Amino acid sequence: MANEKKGWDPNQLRKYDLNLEQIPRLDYGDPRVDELIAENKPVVITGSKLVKSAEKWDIDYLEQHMGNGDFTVFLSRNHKFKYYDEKKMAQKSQNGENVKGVEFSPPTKKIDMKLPEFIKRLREWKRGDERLYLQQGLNNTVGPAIVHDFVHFDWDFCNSKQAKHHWGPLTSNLLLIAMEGNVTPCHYDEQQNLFAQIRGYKRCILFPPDQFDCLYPHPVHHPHDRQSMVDFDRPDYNRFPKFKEARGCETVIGPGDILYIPIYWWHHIESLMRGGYTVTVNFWYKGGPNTSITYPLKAHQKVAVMRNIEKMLLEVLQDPKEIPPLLRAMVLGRYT
Ligand SMILES: O=C(O)C(=O)C[C@H](CCCc1ccccc1)C(=O)O
Ligand SMILES: [Zn+2]
Repeated sequence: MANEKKGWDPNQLRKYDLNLEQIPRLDYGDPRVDELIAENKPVVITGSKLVKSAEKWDIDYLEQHMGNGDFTVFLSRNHKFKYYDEKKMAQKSQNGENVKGVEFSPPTKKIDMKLPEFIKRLREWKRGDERLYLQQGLNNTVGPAIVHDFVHFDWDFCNSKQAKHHWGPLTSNLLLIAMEGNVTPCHYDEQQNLFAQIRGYKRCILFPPDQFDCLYPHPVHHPHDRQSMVDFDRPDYNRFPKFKEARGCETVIGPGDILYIPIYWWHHIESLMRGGYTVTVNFWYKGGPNTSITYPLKAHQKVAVMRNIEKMLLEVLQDPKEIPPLLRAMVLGRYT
């Protein structure tokens, strides 16, 4: 009985060497929802109508109503779609030539694709083919019916969360259409996120910001800034020994579920294997105004401090290679 109700089976989850608690699932009317959001803790909010107007967004409907604009689609030769910042790819030194040693080969290809072509390739996909992941900001160029559905999201619900928890402005809604089995590897964003699942099931693994030292983010100036260097499929415990100590939480969300992903919380997202394609819309909000700083600093504030130090060091040293020796000279034997 449980499986029929649940809509998925544990054998659809990828296996990782992690011990994970469950993220609480609470009805949208439960007062504990706002208690957890106020503490910047994740919670799955069930029963809301936030994206009810989009519950019919299957690929046939989207093909009909998504207009004929171009959509951003990522292609990957494996199941992972590790995000990279294009602006950080060509690290130019003062006189403009490529800074040596910062050779970076993007793990995915980004292309513009019409929706019918994306859907055709989704339908015809065979093992061994490149995987696709559509990731497109929703704007007024999508078809009128989609705009109509978008306008009929339950904006009171998310506006009230934004106001009650003093979040900044809504910056974007990302439409995500993933193939079954696609993975977005572990990373953090500097935005509050209401992650609204529309079709299919996604497994979300989250870690609090204080696990920074177990998840080994790339350097801030690296294109993979904010992404963990640890390959969850094959963790390299010699390079990343503290990954063994990582303590996270997880959930599987389905149609109508909203996962609150707190700002700076690490998250790994996978579309269940053999679960068909998934459709998600996220709601990214800027973090609220930094209220008066109180001590001791919170973990996410220390992450912001470390980011600022890395940015300042690159600014003054210019060559990224000079940063490690300077930090070692400063800390080893002195602060250890
Ligand atoms: O909503 C979120 O924050 C997610 O991570 C959702 C994730 C795709 C996000 C891709 C991405 C990652 C970093 C910067 C810009 C875009 C998924 O659902 O696969
Ligand atoms: Zn994210």
